[in-house]
Amino acid sequence: VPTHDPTAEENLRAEEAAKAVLGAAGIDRIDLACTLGSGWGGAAEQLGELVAEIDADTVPGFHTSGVSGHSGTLKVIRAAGNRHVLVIGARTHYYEGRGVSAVAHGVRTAAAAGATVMVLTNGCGGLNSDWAPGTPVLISDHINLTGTSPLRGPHFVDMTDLYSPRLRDVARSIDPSLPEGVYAQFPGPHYETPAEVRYAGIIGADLVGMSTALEAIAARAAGMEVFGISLVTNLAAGISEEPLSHEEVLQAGREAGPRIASLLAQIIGR
Ligand SMILES: Nc1nc2[nH]c(I)nc2c(=O)[nH]1
Repeated sequence: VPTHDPTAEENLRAEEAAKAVLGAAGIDRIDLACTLGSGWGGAAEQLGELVAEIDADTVPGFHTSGVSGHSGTLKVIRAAGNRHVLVIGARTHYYEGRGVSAVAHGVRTAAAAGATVMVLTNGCGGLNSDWAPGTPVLISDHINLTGTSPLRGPHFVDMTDLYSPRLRDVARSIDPSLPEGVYAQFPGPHYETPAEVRYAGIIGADLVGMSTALEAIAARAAGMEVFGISLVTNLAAGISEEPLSHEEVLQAGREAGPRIASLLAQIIGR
C-alpha cells in the first residue's frame, strides 16, 4: 500500500502512537514536535512545563534503542501560549537496521497528533573548518545519500524549500550569527573516509551526518513545516590533519549545550 494511503501500515501505526501520546498527556493536539539529536538533550527542560513523560517502549512503533543512546522517552511539554510540544527523545537511526519506516515513525506520529511544525536537530561532522565543534548550523537543504525513502509507491512529493525559509529567518532574528549549510545524510554507522568527505564537499554538502534527511522527507509528505538545525560536534574526517579526540567531541557538545538549548527554546517559542 502506498504511503499516501491512510490505510498504509505506517499511517495506522502513527495514529495508534498519536492516540497513546495524546491520551497520556490528556490533550487533544500537539502543535509542534522536536527530535533531539546528539548534544541537544538539554533543550527539553527549557521549552516549558513538563506535562507527560512516556517510556517510548510503551508507545506503538517506538524503540528505546540503546544503540543511539537516546533517553528513550517521549515528553509532552506545555510551552508559551499554551502550545504543546512533543519532544522525541527516542529517535531511530537508519543504521539500526529497523527499516526506514521506523526512522520516520516519530515524525508521522507527530503529524498524526496534529503537529504542524517538525523541528529536527542532530549532531554532525562539519566540512567548514571555520565551524569549530560546538557550532550550531541552520540546515538550508539536504542531500539524501541513503539510497532510500520513507515514501513508497506513487507518492510524489515536492521538496522545494523543504527547510522552512520562515523559520530560518526566525532563527536568524534570534541569533544573526547562525551560519547555514547543506546537510548530507549517509547511511552509516561507519563514519566517512576522507575521500567520501571530499566527495560530499564536491556535491555541495557542508555537513555530514546519519539522520534528519529521511525524517524531513516524511515530515514534508505529512504536510508539516520543517526546521532543521545541526550541532557540529567534530570536523569531518580529513578536514583537519590531527584526528579529534572523542573526548574533545563530547566536551564541545557539553559546552554548546546551554547556548543551543536556549536558541531552540526561543525558536520554538515563536
Ligand atoms: N556521518 C557522520 N555522522 C556524524 N555524526 C557525528 I556527532 N559526527 C559525524 C560525522 O563526522 N559523520
